[in-house]
Amino acid sequence: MLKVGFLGGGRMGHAMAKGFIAAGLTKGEHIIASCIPEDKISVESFKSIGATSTFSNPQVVESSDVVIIAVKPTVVRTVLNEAKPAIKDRHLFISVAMGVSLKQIEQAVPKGTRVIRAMPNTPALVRRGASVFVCGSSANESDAAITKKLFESVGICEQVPEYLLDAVTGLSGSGPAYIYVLIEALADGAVRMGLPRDLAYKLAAQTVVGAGQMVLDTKEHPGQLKDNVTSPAGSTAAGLYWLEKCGYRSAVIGALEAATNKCKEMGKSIEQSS
Ligand SMILES: NC(=O)C1=CN([C@@H]2O[C@H](COP(=O)(O)OP(=O)(O)OC[C@H]3O[C@@H](n4cnc5c(N)ncnc54)[C@H](OP(=O)(O)O)[C@@H]3O)[C@@H](O)[C@H]2O)C=CC1
Ligand SMILES: O=C(O)[C@@H]1CCC=N1
Repeated sequence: MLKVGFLGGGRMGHAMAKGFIAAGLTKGEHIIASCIPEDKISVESFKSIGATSTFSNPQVVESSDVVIIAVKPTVVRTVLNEAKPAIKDRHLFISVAMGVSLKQIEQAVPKGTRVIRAMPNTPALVRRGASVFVCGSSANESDAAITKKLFESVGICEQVPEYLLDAVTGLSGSGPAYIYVLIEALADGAVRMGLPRDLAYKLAAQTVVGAGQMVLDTKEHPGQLKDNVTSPAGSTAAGLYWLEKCGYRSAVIGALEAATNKCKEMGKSIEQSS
């Protein structure tokens, strides 16, 4: 079974670990994550899935074949410096850190280390993730295949060129947060109109799931699917008019631009501090 280590056992690391176990790709006993000792939530989250947590980044590398870099972008270099003496030829490194380029990661590990940069999202926890990845200069076809297998076990996964990574981060990496705000707002509106809150969350969440599944399964244009819901002089047209009046589309488009730009800024600031 695959031995997977997480440098950084936070929220994204835990979501992937739990998803990989649920998919049967590995078991808790083959997973190890590094956590800050005071970070009891992270330690407990890995314990709850039968995995080991440690305070030592080199120990994570020593115990694993695939090492997932899941610390915040600003600590990637520090963590790799600590882990470097433990890196051997067998290791495949997969970084999920926002904005950190393949070049920046490859500079921090021994020459020839096989590195992949990926962008997953937290719904990997329930195996409904959306991920992309790009291979580094030493990664081979078998590394790409392992990465695809890992991420496809917890959702969909596409191989893309690296220049798309920041925009992907703005879309599917950050996207769950935009959708949670939408679900909250839908429920708040429904409660305002008299629905009990539990029912409102349930209906709002299932509506998001159902609409997304319609786009994936029917392959129809989202505009056509929208038209199919919108009866002449009906309630949906009234709701859509209000959304457009409040700048719904431009708010979403602007959010993607802001998130993408933040990734680019992060990459630049890491470059400048090296
Ligand atoms: N959350 C998400 O939806 C997504 C996140 N990502 C990427 O995943 C990475 C992690 O994000 P996320 O899980 O949200 O962040 P978290 O802060 O939840 O996780 C990072 C973890 O690393 C720990 N950590 C900090 N310093 C060290 C260290 N020196 N050695 C070992 N562990 C350390 C943190 O501990 P402490 O909290 O005590 O500092 C924390 O538990 C980021 O690079 C992010 O860009 C990518 C896609 C989606
Ligand atoms: O907010 C962040 O920086 C990370 C990257 C994508 C999702 N969460």
